[in-house]
Amino acid sequence: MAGPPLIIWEREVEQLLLYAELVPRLEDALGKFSRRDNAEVIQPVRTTVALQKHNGFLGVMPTYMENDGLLCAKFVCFYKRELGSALPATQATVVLLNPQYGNVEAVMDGDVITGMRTAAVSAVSAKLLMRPDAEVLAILGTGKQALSHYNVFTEMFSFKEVRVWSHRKEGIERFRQSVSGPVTMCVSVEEAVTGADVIVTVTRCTEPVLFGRWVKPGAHVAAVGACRPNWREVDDVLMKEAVVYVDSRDGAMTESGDVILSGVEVFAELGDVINGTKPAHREKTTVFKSLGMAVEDAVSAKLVLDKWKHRGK
Ligand SMILES: NC(=O)C1=CN([C@@H]2O[C@H](COP(=O)(O)OP(=O)(O)OC[C@H]3O[C@@H](n4cnc5c(N)ncnc54)[C@H](O)[C@@H]3O)[C@@H](O)[C@H]2O)C=CC1
Ligand SMILES: O=C(O)C1=NCCCC1
Repeated sequence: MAGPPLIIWEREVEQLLLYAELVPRLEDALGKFSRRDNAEVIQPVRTTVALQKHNGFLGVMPTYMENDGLLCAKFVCFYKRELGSALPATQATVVLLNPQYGNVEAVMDGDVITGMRTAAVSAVSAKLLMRPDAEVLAILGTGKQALSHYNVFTEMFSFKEVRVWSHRKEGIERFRQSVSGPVTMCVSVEEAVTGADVIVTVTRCTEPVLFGRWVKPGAHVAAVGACRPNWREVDDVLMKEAVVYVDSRDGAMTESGDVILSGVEVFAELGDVINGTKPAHREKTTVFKSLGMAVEDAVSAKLVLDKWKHRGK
């Protein structure tokens, strides 16, 4: 008889997860996902249940990675919050199961995992798709994802300037106080993105906030918000000008308003670039449309569990 599951919560996950260890595991998982080998990865498109009364959704994200012995599911609620609402945009829990017996081995806070793995995958997209001489990073939004993106992008790259925009002045001030490095505070999106080499969109908006006419040719955009088929974060001009990469083609064609409503063709998955089966068009304007994948949560949770088991040793 298996014992009760381990419960590993936010502070411990925060202490155990490091980008330097997470990034290579995520690259490996993205590559495996894109090979479409059932022994490596089974990951259906996330199931979403509308929480109509609360203007939100429950997303259920299972995956089985046979060769890695990983069976995992994340439960993530995400909401269309009122402008200025202090309630979180997402809340997540990750469950790791034993694939042979089916018992739950660990239940983990999923908020830190979601923040870190999403930002780390965006950083992988930038590593593969931004121009090698990139100097200016612009982040649109100042919430949880903005913070994790700032942390991993400044850890992995040496930008000369990081600009930040939020629709609220207090948001930018709070953000500036929570990061350890310098930021340029911008009063408009146009000011933040003009001339930027890399742009990260991490807002809760459901209408375009980033317009192609402001984006420098050859820039790389990691578009992280707008994860519903009728939500937008970037406009048609940008989507049509850019070479579009995604984490999962099926996910993007089901969930991304920016992909579906602009009618663009997805060029490749990030995993295809990692596997060397599709080129990285660094010289062109590129958009990486991120929706989030269960394999990212699974390898992150496994890393947390392994480190938890070996803590203090
Ligand atoms: N692609 C992925 O894997 C994931 C995507 N997300 C999405 O990323 C986005 C950001 O998530 P969090 O940072 O956790 O949210 P958050 O609530 O912590 O921050 C959201 C930011 O958007 C700003 N904002 C809110 N409404 C806005 C509007 N109408 N126009 C412009 N800015 C607005 C807020 O001021 C705040 O700066 C959400 O859309 C969320 O659903 C979250 C997790 C994973
Ligand atoms: O992958 C995730 O986790 C999420 N993706 C889209 C919206 C909220 C959480």
